Amino acid sequence: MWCSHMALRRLQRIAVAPLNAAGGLTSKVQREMSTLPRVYVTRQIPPEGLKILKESGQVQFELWDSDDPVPRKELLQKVKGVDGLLCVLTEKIDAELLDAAGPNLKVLSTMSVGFDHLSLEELKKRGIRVGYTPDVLTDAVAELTVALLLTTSRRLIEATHEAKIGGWGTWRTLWLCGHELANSTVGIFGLGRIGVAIAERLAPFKVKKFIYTDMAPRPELASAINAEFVSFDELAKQSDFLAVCCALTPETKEICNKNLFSKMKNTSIFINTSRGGVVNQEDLYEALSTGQIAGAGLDVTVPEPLPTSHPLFTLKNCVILPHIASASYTTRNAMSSLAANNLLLGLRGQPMIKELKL
Ligand SMILES: O=C(O)C(=O)CO
Repeated sequence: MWCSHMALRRLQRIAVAPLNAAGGLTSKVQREMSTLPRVYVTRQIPPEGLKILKESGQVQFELWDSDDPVPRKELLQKVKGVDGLLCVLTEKIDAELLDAAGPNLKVLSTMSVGFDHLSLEELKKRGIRVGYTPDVLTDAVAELTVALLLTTSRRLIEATHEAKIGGWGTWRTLWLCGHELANSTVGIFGLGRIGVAIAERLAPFKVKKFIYTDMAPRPELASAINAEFVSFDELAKQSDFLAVCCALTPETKEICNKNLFSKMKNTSIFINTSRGGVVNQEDLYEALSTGQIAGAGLDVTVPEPLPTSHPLFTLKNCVILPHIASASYTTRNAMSSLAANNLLLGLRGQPMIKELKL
């Protein structure tokens, strides 16, 4: 199915391809284009990735040209017969979708580091290769996590609100007091690149100790931040700030529940920038509303968007962001470029820059 190097060079010139008398592409060029692999892109992606796809001359692609998700019914139609699919994290890639796509589908590229929206088993069964976008978003996510942690622990949302609504009276000794990082113990649940990057950024705030837990100790990563491996229970008990950085898997689903919260200090701050599914939100509400823990900062929830009527929105000690950890222009463009390049490499049968081992 893949075209020769010569054909490829010709196709890369399609932008300046000869036009027929009616101003359309000549039938030769049309024929060449129709032999190119077909790709469906499920969302408007940032310009750098789009440019790579357009200028590659290697694929004919259709794009769901919207900032909102493609309706499922439409998606099931659009993927019929495609060779490649570029998706974002809101698309559930499961057996139904893969069946709808059919046997041509060889490559899936997701513009995300998380892959809990993909049924890896179904992809593996069908021999579909999968690209994803780790590393390029580490800095942006770590930065936002620190911002969310400070916003939550120093009660910035409450403070700006009070200032705006006239709640700012005289300077008061304990008004709007929060918790500081200096001399604290910071716990990381799930130590990967992002956890390390968060700790690196927090260290200059004079954190006393970093601790972490994971499936197993990760000495190379931990040594970079001088973090001690502890049990899940110890993580809960010792952390003044607990940052969740793990992937959502069957093992981590709702692992942050009353068992965890009941062991935490009532001065502790809980931060989640991974996936909402790792938290039992009813238990978190209980822990926050009864003062079991001091506060929570969430960039991710279940569902997304979280309905405005959700009880968590009623709590002053819960800061909720709309899943923006990776939302910087640089990072989102880097994610879209990487997703586009993964897709093109996969379709050429070459190793992707970042490929999931299935
Ligand atoms: O890439 C991901 O998995 C995200 O959650 C985007 O921030």
